[in-house]
Amino acid sequence: MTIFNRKSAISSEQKSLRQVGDTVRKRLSGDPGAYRIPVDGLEIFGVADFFTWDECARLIAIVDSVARPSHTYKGTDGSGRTSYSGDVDPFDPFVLMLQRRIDDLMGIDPTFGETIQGQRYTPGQEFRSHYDHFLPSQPFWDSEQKRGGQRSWTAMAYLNHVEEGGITEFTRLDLTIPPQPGALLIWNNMKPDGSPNPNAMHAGTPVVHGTKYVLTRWYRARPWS
Ligand SMILES: O=C(O)CCC(=O)C(=O)O
Ligand SMILES: [Fe+2]
Repeated sequence: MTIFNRKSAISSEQKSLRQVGDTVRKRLSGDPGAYRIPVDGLEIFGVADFFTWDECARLIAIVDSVARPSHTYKGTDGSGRTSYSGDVDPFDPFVLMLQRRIDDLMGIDPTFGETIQGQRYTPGQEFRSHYDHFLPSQPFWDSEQKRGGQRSWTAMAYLNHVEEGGITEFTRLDLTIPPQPGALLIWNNMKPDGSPNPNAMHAGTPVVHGTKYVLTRWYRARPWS
């Protein structure tokens, strides 16, 4: 019985992840501002100048005000991420305005999105190779099932120029993306069929010179709480 329930829960979630995948793919493919990065085995898009210089400057100040030493995920593994991070205030009208812009670009119901997280890396800091999506072997898998389930798409904005290092690297693909101020990078952590995509593994390589600021919005299979 337990096995049956678990199986059926997973397959309905996969269906929902497939639908979210279809919606966003259709939406971005029809948007002349969204560029599909030509790489096999991962759905990934870039939008240049998604945020203005002024918006980036304001967002950097916001990240500075919320950034604390990162835990990879609720403190379960402190080894992966050495940057400082924090949730931005989801009720701040400026943040809400930008969040609506991201949600509208994606075409995902805003309730599926987690609170936007800001992140700051100084020299030597990095986010080692990881998945944004969850694995059934992780201790928080069951509790996350009740909070919107699996993560689908990631939308990540670069807020500034980094003098050296701090590139985003998709470690299983020959794909590296250097920070570009105001640009939004969007990828599907699932395959088009709604199952986890191993090719979505990525890292933020160590910053060598300068400081790197990013914002991340993760979306779920169902409304997040
Ligand atoms: O900083 C980066 O380039 C990657 C950040 C990241 O992987 C994340 O926020 O999930
Ligand atoms: Fe990530």
